[in-house]
Amino acid sequence: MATLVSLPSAYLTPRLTIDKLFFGPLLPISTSTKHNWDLNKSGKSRFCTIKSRLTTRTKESPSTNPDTLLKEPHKYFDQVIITIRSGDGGHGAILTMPSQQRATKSQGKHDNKEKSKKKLSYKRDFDGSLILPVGGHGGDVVIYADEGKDTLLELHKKSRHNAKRGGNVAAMGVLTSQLRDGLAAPNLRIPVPVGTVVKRKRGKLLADLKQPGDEVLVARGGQGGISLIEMPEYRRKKLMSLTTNVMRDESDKVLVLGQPGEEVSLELILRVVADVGLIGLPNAGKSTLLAAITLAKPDIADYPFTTLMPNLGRLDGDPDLGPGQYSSEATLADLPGLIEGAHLGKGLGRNFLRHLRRTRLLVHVVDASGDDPLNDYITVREELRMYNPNYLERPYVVVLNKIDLPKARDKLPHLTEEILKIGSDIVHSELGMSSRDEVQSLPTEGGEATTLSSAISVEDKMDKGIEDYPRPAAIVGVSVLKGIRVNDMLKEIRAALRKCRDSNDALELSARSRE
Ligand SMILES: Nc1nc2c(ncn2[C@@H]2O[C@H](COP(=O)(O)OP(=O)(O)OP(=O)(O)O)[C@@H](O)[C@H]2O)c(=O)[nH]1
Repeated sequence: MATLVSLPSAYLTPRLTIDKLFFGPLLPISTSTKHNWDLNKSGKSRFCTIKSRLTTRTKESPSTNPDTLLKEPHKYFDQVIITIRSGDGGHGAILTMPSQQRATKSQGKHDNKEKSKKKLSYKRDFDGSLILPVGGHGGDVVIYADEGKDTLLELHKKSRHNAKRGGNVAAMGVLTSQLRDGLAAPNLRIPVPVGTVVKRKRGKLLADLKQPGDEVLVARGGQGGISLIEMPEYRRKKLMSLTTNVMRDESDKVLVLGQPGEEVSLELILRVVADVGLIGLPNAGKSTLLAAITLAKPDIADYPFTTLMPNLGRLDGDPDLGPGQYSSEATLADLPGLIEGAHLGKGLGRNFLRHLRRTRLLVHVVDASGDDPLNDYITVREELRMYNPNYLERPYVVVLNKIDLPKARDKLPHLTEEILKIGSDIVHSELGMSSRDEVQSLPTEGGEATTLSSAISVEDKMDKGIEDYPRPAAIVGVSVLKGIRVNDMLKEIRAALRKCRDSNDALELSARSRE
């Protein structure tokens, strides 16, 4: 009688195998609930409960608590640890040749003719050997950059992702010409925001998904098992000349099992990709500015820290450029307000400061109607210096906001003069590292990126004061709320952006010529 391979119980309950791998000895054993799975038909410890799985999951990822996520999304939106598992391969089958049964039942010429006809209908390789069906490939896991995603919050809600397993070879134990390979499982594709860095948890960098559609294969699905033909020993030799997939002894049965998928823990870090970063103290008017010049609809209110997560907006091309205006389009990121001590974790802390990394230009918004706007300006520059002095090298435009208020208007000339006094005439590249280098550098374990050159220079730069860094590319007084001088501000931002692009192009050219 034909037999399907008798698999170890772990393989007959593949989900259970996964659970064993995931949770190992942490699984509490219980016989008290309805949701029991039989672990081992012959073993003594038989049951594991669904409840126990949930308990373990909570321990693994505390941030999945929906209440915490709702209350403090800004702490979780840009970083998450997930566990992914690619699908196991489907199993092959152990088959017998139909002739084996028939040979014992019937003899004679007529039967032999039928046998040879059947033989001809099997799938064969170019060398004439039989092709036997294989188990389906387990699903791969792919992470890709999706423009429709803004944050990593969703992944906190679901931190485990399992691809499906490949289908088994559906065989009744006898080789027939109708046998098909097991179905390959679909790939599991996980969308993340553009700008997500994918790393192994506490390990190496796998990918930096900077462009929409960028993707990385993070776990390959298991291969399907092969099928084997089982034969009485006296007939084995003859069949072996026909096909290599002949079972020699019991140990060959493992070849029929699909390979298990890979399980990997990954750390995903979002680094906002924007040309321009808006910085300033809380309430300076950053979100209002973003709403005034782009279609973005950020929350605006007269209390500090209305902005908890970066908001992105798209600045249209400069109409003065005519058909070439598209080259002057830019993305703006409105970042949460900085306060004194932010680099030490005060206010919303330092985490979101890393979102400046991929900007080319900073727009520093100052509330000119404040009691001491010059001091406010210096505070933010100091915070940047303490966090990462490389940010002070980046070209920037100062926007003195709220000039619709007389208090601000009166201060404007003196304030502009004072700000211009702070800073040197040194050009960015002379400081040892271009902004472009920094944009391209990749994060290390600790979060912030370091390249050899920056690691050396950052320490030196820390000793310098903000007056040693470049002056602003421009200072403009505006009221973004009332639309006063907004066009002048746009002109300055675009001019500064153009300069950044030109210098980056020049850098690229000189790098290429050195190659
Ligand atoms: N009078 C006047 N008020 C303004 C102007 N721009 C912004 N405001 C007001 O200032 C307050 C703060 O504005 P936001 O745009 O939320 O400030 P923000 O810098 O994004 O604040 P955070 O989100 O806390 O970082 C709001 O009440 C705005 O209406 C302006 O040009 N003139």
